[in-house]
Amino acid sequence: MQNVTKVFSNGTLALKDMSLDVRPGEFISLLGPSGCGKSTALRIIAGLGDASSGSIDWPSSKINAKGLPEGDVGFVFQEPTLMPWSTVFGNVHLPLKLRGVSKSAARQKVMEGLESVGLADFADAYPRELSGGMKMRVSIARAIVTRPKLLLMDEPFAALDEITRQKLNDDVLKLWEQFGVTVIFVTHSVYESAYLSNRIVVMRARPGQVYADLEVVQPRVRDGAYRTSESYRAICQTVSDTLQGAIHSAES
Ligand SMILES: Nc1ncnc2c1ncn2[C@@H]1O[C@H](COP(=O)(O)OP(=O)(O)OP(=O)(O)O)[C@@H](O)[C@H]1O
Repeated sequence: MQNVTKVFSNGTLALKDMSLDVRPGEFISLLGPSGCGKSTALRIIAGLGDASSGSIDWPSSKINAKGLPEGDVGFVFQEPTLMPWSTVFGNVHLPLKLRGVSKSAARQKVMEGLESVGLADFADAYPRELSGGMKMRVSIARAIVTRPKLLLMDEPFAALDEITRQKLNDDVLKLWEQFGVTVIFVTHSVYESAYLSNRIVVMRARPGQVYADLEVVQPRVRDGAYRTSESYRAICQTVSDTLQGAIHSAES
C-alpha cells in the first residue's frame, strides 16, 4: 500500500496516507482501536473498495484488467456468509464454479480444502447442521480452495467462544505453513495477534494510519506451551502498551 487515503462519500476520512509493504510468506496482524480503518484497508487491498488516492502495487504477481492479482486473493469475513441452501461441498466449490470448474473437476480440490480444516466427513451436510466454529472452517476452506497466495481475514473469529477461537487459530497457522500463503489478519485482540503473527501492524484512528510495526519472529512454533510462556507474556505486554499509545495518539 502506497500512501493510501480513503474518504467515504459522507466525508469520513477513514485512512490517510497509509503505507504498508507486505512480503511474501508473512503472517501480519492488523490491530487497532475500533474505527481506525482496519477493515477499510483490507477491503481496498482485496479490490472490494477503491482508494481515494494512493495505490496498491503487486510487484510479485501478474495483475488482471481490474488491477488485481489474478486469482491470488482469498477473503474470510467476520460472518461465515455460507449459502444455506447449498451443502458444505457446494459452498466450498463456489469460487471454482464461478471460474467455470465443474463439480466433478473440482472434487479433489474441494475435498483437499475440507480435509485441511478437518471437515472432510461433512461434505454433504448443510450449514444449519454445523456449529459456529465449523461454519467458519467451511468459510476458510472456501477461501483457500483456489490456492490464493494472499489470504485476507477480517476478524474471522470475533464471534466465537475462546476454546473454538484457540482451535481455529491453530488451524490457520497449520494452513499458513501447509500452503505457504501470506496472511493479513484483522483483529481487536492483542492476545490473538501475539499468538498468530510474525508481524503486528498497530494502527491509530482519526485518521487511520500505521502507528507501529512490530516484528514477532520468535518462537517459530506456536502452541499451548507458547501460550503460557514468558516470551508470549512479554510480547502481549509490548503489543498492549503499543496499542495504548495508538489510542492516546488519536485522542491528542
Ligand atoms: N461505507 C462507509 N461509509 C462511510 N463511512 C464508513 C464506511 N465504512 C467505514 N466507515 C468509517 O470509516 C472508519 C473506519 O472504519 P473501519 O470499519 O474500516 O474500521 P475498523 O478499524 O475495521 O473498525 P472495527 O474494528 O470497529 O471493525 C470509521 O469511522 C467508519 O465509521
